[in-house]
Amino acid sequence: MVSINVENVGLVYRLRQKISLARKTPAVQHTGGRVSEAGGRKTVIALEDLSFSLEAGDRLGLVGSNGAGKTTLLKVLYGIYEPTMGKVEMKGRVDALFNISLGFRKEATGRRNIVLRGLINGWSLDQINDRMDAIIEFSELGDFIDLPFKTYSQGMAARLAFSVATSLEPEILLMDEWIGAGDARFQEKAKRRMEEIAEKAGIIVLASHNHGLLKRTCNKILELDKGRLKAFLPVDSWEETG
Ligand SMILES: Nc1ncnc2c1ncn2[C@@H]1O[C@H](COP(=O)(O)OP(=O)(O)OP(=O)(O)O)[C@@H](O)[C@H]1O
Repeated sequence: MVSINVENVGLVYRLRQKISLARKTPAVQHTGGRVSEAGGRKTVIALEDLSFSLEAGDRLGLVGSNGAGKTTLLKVLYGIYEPTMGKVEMKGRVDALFNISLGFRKEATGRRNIVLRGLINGWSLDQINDRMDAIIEFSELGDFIDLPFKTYSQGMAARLAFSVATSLEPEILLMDEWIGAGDARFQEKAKRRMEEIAEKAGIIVLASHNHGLLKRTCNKILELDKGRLKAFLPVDSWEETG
């Protein structure tokens, strides 16, 4: 059974430079984690004592101001960073969409990029060809599918990235803000596809500043404030207070 369990997780970025923090910044800090200095080294506490769990069917919206720790948390869940403290248990096949153009060849066509992404994900050429038409249809890129990726607008790139990633039948899908790059109609389609993934006993975690998108797409909200958990609640309760 697919699940995510995060227990007392902390993540500290240790910087190489030795910079003095002797002078206090006068302005009130609304963004970022907490900067501190230990042994002459600067560190940023990006996540602190974070605990929550998700089960099959959950679509979690991650919110918080700039630098609150959303991307860091996604990277910890994906296994890019080991938590400095606590533990993360992920049960299920994890796919991530952090950056639209990540893994796409700029000079290759959309169609060729679908093949390359499929191969990277371990599909056979037959499996890729079987899914090709459905992926292209979902992306609605039409004739652009045979033009180089570099000719795509941000939203078009987002459409292709989303169509491919969600066709990989992920059990856990981690996504950063960029999904908002799609237009309203595509977002509606994307929402339905995310519901389908969640209905097939999957989990989706989506970080965004677009509260409308999260309210339409998610069933739970986790709010971070300077790396700490501020709220973890059903989206309906957040709609009342958020
Ligand atoms: N590679 C890094 N080295 C040092 N500090 C980092 C690094 N990446 C992020 N941080 C710091 O960690 C904290 C959390 O950053 P993160 O990118 O997770 O925030 P976020 O909530 O995704 O922000 P945004 O909404 O602006 O995308 C910030 O204080 C940021 O400065």
